[in-house]
Order: sequence, then C-alpha cells, then structure tokens
Amino acid sequence: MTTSNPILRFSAISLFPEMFAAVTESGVVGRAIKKGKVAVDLINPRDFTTDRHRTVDDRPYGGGPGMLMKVEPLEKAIEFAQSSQPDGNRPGKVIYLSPQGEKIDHQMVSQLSQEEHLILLAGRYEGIDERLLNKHVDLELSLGDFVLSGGELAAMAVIDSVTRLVPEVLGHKESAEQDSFADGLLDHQHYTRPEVYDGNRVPQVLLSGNHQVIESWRLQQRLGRTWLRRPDLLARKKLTEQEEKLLSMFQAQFES
Ligand SMILES: CN(C)c1cccc(CNc2ccc(C(N)=O)cn2)c1
Repeated sequence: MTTSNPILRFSAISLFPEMFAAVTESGVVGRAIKKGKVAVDLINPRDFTTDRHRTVDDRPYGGGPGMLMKVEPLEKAIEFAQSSQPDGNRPGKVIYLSPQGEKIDHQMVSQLSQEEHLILLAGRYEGIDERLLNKHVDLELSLGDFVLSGGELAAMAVIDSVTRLVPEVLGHKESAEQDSFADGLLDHQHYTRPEVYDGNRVPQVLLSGNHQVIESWRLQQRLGRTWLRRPDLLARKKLTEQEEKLLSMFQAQFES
C-alpha cells in the first residue's frame, strides 16, 4: 500500500547532499522510499547563500584552527525544512549530529521512529554557532566518541536505524522486533551451510529441529555473550528466573 503522505519524513541539511544516495538509493530505506512510506528531502545551505562566492563557512571568533558553518545560510535551510511541513502536523524535531551529543542507542532510535518529521543537521568544519544551536536544535546526538569529517554518515545511520523500526517498513522476513538490543541483549551466533566448514561443525542443537531447545540455547548464548562482552548492558536488564538459570549455567561452564 503506497500512502500519499509518508509515515516518517527526514529532512537532511547538508553541504554534501549527494552522500545521502548511499541510503536513499539502496536497501531498506531505498525500498521504503519507493513504497512511499518514508521520504528523505535533501537541503543544501549553499542554496541559501546570497554572496557571489556562495560562502557557507565563516571564521571563529576568538581565533583558532578551522572554520564554522556560516549562520545565515544554515538558519535559512533550517527554516525551509520546518516550513516544508504539511499543515496540522507536529513541527519537525531538529537533530544536530555531533561528537558533543547524547550517545545514540536503541531506546533513542525507537523513540525517534515515533516522530513524523526529523530534521537532521549534518555539520561540517568545527561545527555551528552556539546561539544558532540554542535557538533551533532540539536534540544533539552522537554515534560514539570519535570525530568524522562531517555529520552526514551519522545522519545516515539515524535514517537507516530509525527507518528499520517504522512499523510495516520491514517485511516479516527482516522483522526488527527480533533485533538484538531490542530487548537489551547482544545477538546469538549464526550458522549457515555447509554443515562442516574449515573442520568445524554447526552446534548439534541447531540441527536437532527441536525449536524449544534451540530457542533456549539461543537465549543462553545471548545472555552469556552479553555477560562476557557488555556487562554494562546486562547490569541494566531485569532477568527472569529462567534467564538467571540459563546465565548461571553458561557462567559455570565458562569458569569450569
Ligand atoms: C567539533 N567537531 C569536530 C564537530 C562538531 C560538530 C559536527 C562535526 C561533524 N563530525 C561529526 C559529527 C558527528 C559525529 C558523531 N560521533 O556522531 C562525529 N563527527 C564535527
């Protein structure tokens, strides 16, 4: 069913809009756009410049290395994104991707998937004027503690991860509910043909056809791997009685 107005609209504000082809022309997002369920508008601040050289960067007060994004073209791009909003809809949420932002996790992605319009501000240079940030930005988000040459890759990560969670965007085959992290645990191991690869067999339990045993083995592996690799995630999760039991059996085997 293709809806005339999409469930979720992204407006990406970027000096390098062509980068977004990486998500708009392939994969889950590409298909969701084709089906009219998601829309991605590309807005380039350079189109809002008024000088002959179409200047989009400006020098920082107080000196120092690097440049900042020029205020005027950026503000006009943000206002254009906000105006391109069908009447009656909630105003778009302006998200600024930066290393100084709140770390993104599944909870945040899930909340964002409930929105109607997300305006993603992909910064370049050393960032943007703090007064512009305070006036227009609703949420400053970060992929992690590292610096990219621009916010575009982070914005595309938001577009992809959020789109996957929009109801009925994924078919039943790729369902996102089963995503690890959705329930706060890492994923279990995966195996496919051949049955013996490089001298190693697929764990027998997975060949048994006993779905109850398979499901509990997978849950045990998810608990065990989270305990080993991400104890911080495990600490946040309330385990059921059965999960406690599976994990302690895993720990006993591990420590034996
Ligand atoms: C101060 N500074 C270098 C800077 C400030 C703002 C934006 C940018 C654009 N680059 C980004 C953006 C996001 C991330 C992330 N971790 O999500 C990493 N890099 C850089």
